[in-house]
Amino acid sequence: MVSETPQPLIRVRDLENRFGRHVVHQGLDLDLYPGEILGVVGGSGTGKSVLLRSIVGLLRPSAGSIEVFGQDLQRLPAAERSHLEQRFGVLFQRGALFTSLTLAENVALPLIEHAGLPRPEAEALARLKLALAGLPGQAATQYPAELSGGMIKRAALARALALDPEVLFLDEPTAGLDPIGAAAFDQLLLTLRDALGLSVFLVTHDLDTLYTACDRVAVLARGHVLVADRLESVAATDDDWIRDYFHGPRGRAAEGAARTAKES
Ligand SMILES: Nc1ncnc2c1ncn2[C@@H]1O[C@H](COP(=O)(O)OP(=O)(O)OP(=O)(O)O)[C@@H](O)[C@H]1O
Repeated sequence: MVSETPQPLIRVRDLENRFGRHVVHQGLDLDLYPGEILGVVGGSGTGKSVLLRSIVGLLRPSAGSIEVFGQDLQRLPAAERSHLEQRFGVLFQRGALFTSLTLAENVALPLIEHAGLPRPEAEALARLKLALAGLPGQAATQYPAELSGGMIKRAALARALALDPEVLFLDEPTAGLDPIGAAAFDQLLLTLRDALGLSVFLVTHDLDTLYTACDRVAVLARGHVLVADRLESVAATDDDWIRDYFHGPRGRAAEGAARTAKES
C-alpha cells in the first residue's frame, strides 16, 4: 500500500532543551515535509531559535530525538553528522556577513572551505548564487556596509544557498525590512522553493509572511508545539496566544491583504 503522507525530512520527537533550571522545550514534536515552507511562530523567548539551532546541530538537546533525512543526529559520528549538516543552508537572525569581504567573497567562502573549490571557480559560482538571490551583478564587488538591509538579507540568503542545500533554515529573514522589501523577500522564497525544490524551516514574527509564503504553521508555546497545521486550522485553534496573534489588528490586516492578493 502506498502511504498518502510523505516521510518527513526532519522528525523531532520528545525534544527537551534546558539551560540550568530554565526549561525551554519539553515534549516537543515537529515534522518538516519535503518541499514545504513551514512557518514557526511563538511569543518572544518560546524557543524558536533554540529549536532551529538544535536541528542544525549547533546545540545538543538535553533529551529527545532529531532525525534528519532518516538518521538520528545524536547517534551519528561527528564526520557523518557534519556531512548531513552540509545539506542544510542557514540564514541567521543577524545575517552575519564578514564586513571585510565583498559579497562574492562572502558567498565563495563556504564553497572554498566545504566544497574545496579553487577561489576563481568559487567566486564565479558565488556570483550565480547572488543573482539567484535577486542581487544585481555589481553587488558582487560591494562590501556589506555599502548595502541596504534588504540587499544584505539577500546576500546572506545567497550564502545559505552556496552549497545547494536541500533544506533552508531562516531565522526571522524579514525582520528589519520595510513592508515592500519584506514582501519581495517572501516572493523570492516562493520562487526559490519552486525552482530548487527546497524545504524551508522559517522562524518568523511576520504575519504577512505566514499568509503569503507558508504552507503550514507551527505554534510554539509552553515548551512544545501547540499546533502545526495549515494556517486556517491554526488560526481557528482555541488558545489565548493564537487568538491575540491571528485575530488582533495586525492578524486581521495580514489576512485581509492575503485575501485581496488572491482575488486580484
Ligand atoms: N545559550 C543559552 N544559554 C542560556 N539560555 C539560553 C541560551 N540560548 C537561549 N536561551 C534562552 O532560551 C529561551 C529561548 O530563546 P530563543 O532565542 O530560542 O527564543 P525565541 O523564541 O527565538 O525568541 P525571539 O522571538 O525573541 O527571537 C530564552 O529564554 C533564552 O534566554
